Amino acid sequence: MFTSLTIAGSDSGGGAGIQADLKTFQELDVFGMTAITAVTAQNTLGVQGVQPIPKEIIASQIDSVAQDLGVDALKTGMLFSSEIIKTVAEKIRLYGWEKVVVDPVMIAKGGAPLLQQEAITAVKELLLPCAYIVTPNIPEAEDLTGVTIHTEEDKIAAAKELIRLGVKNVIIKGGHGHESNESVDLLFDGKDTYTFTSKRIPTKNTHGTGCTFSAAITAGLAKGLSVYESVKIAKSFITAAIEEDLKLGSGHGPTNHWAFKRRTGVKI
Ligand SMILES: Nc1ncnc2c1ncn2[C@@H]1O[C@H](COP(=O)(O)OP(=O)(O)O)[C@@H](O)[C@H]1O
Ligand SMILES: Cc1ncc(COP(=O)(O)O)c(N)n1
Repeated sequence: MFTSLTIAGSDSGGGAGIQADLKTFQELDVFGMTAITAVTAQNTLGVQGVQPIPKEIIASQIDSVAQDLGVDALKTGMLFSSEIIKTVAEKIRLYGWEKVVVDPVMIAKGGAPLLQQEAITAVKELLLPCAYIVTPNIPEAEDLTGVTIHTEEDKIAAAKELIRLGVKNVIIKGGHGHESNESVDLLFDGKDTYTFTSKRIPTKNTHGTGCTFSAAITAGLAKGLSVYESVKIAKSFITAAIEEDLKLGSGHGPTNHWAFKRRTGVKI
């Protein structure tokens, strides 16, 4: 049995955060475990409340999982503050974990901040050097690098800057590139670039797409797949989940975590 840990925030609405990660791990036949960094009161209309968890309890959740169950791969999501980022980075280094996917969550789809503005420095200085893969969306890549992104060349320039900050592989996600009728995710491994393209699905139900995508990559890594293979499966997983959206709630609804397995019908 392969295991994955998600270190992220709870989304009461069930479409993003810890909840999206666990659903994705389960669908990809990986045993999911959690260290919760913050509790959000959230639904498809927005974020109604945020309560960060004390850093000692976050550290203790990570220790509990590490010292008994073992972690084949892990991802981080909403980390909220510099203090939490520091705690998480220290634990990643302590346990020598290498298959680490960092989803640098900053702002919820409805516009609510999920990372304090001053914590961006901690992401760059403490977290990115521990990352095997970082998965920013376009605004996050712009914030982390200062590069304004319009073209594929801009994405490559931003990816190179992230590699300079210590990351091994960068995926710049295309969900926010609204000017195109395709959603193109670009992977840069420090040497070569690869693109993963789907048609842009016309829907507002994209709550949790980034969480789901990075969790699917983490599940692939946990099973021993390469970065390329893990991203390829994650792209199919998220495309199916968006195409067969559940039409829940009246705002940005969740995606369908069952869709990929129902379609493929096979274990990977
Ligand atoms: N409308 C869409 N149609 C197809 N794929 C999408 C769409 N929106 C997002 N995606 C895909 O979902 C994943 C998450 O991307 P994105 O929405 O940019 O991340 P985030 O949730 O972090 O903002 C990527 O693989 C992206 O290509
Ligand atoms: C607890 C939590 N974590 C992350 C997100 C980001 O969601 P998205 O994947 O849509 O960017 C969220 N809305 N809530």
